[in-house]
Amino acid sequence: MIQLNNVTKYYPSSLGNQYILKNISFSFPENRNLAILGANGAGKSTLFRMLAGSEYPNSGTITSSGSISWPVALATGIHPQMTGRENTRFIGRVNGVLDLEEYENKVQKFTELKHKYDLPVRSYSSGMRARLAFACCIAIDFDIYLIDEATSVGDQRFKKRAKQWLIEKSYTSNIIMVSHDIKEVRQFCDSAVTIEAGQLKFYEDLEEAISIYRKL
Ligand SMILES: Nc1ncnc2c1ncn2[C@@H]1O[C@H](COP(=O)(O)OP(=O)(O)OP(=O)(O)O)[C@@H](O)[C@H]1O
Repeated sequence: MIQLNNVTKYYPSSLGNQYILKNISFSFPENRNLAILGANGAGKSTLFRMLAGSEYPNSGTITSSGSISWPVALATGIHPQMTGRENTRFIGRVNGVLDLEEYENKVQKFTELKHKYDLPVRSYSSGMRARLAFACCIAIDFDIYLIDEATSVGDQRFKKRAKQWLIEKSYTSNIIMVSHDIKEVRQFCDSAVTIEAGQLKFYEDLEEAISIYRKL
């Protein structure tokens, strides 16, 4: 379970501190595939970055009893001088993967890089790089997958496969998703958390949350 404990998050600006969350305590319910919904500028991406650990609250803490992926489409952290295989092995080690050989093979298969898997990433196209980063993420069994750009990875064919893999993951693990694409949200999520005026609210019924979101 992800727990926000007295979390305050703001960005300083010439207009004064712009608060996203002010002293919020909130439990993300377990065993749900959650959409984070809210109007433009409500703070969805900021909340998402805090869940991913790439940004910190100004005060308070965020804890989780399960493992959380990095955002599945995030391609930073791939080293250009290393091969696809070497990058995979490194990411596997950092994330405590026990059977590195099995993990490497899985990633190679997912990416369809074939022999290029053993070439330095600097020689890859941006789509190939994105496929590698995506495969490195979903080949690890996380408890929760963070999805913000599910359909942005690689070419049309890979996008379709990536989506299918993520839908399959949503049956065995859980996902937290930020997207304005309601069709996509419906494909992945069963419940939602709305963010509005610095408050978080859980909706068990996704459709109820969507109708609130549309009014925001
Ligand atoms: N790095 C930053 N520095 C300053 N202000 C920021 C920063 N990132 C976000 N903000 C501000 O914080 C608020 C929330 O931004 P955020 O991107 O989290 O909203 P969002 O709900 O994801 O919006 P959208 O639906 O438009 O993507 C906005 O007012 C934005 O201008």
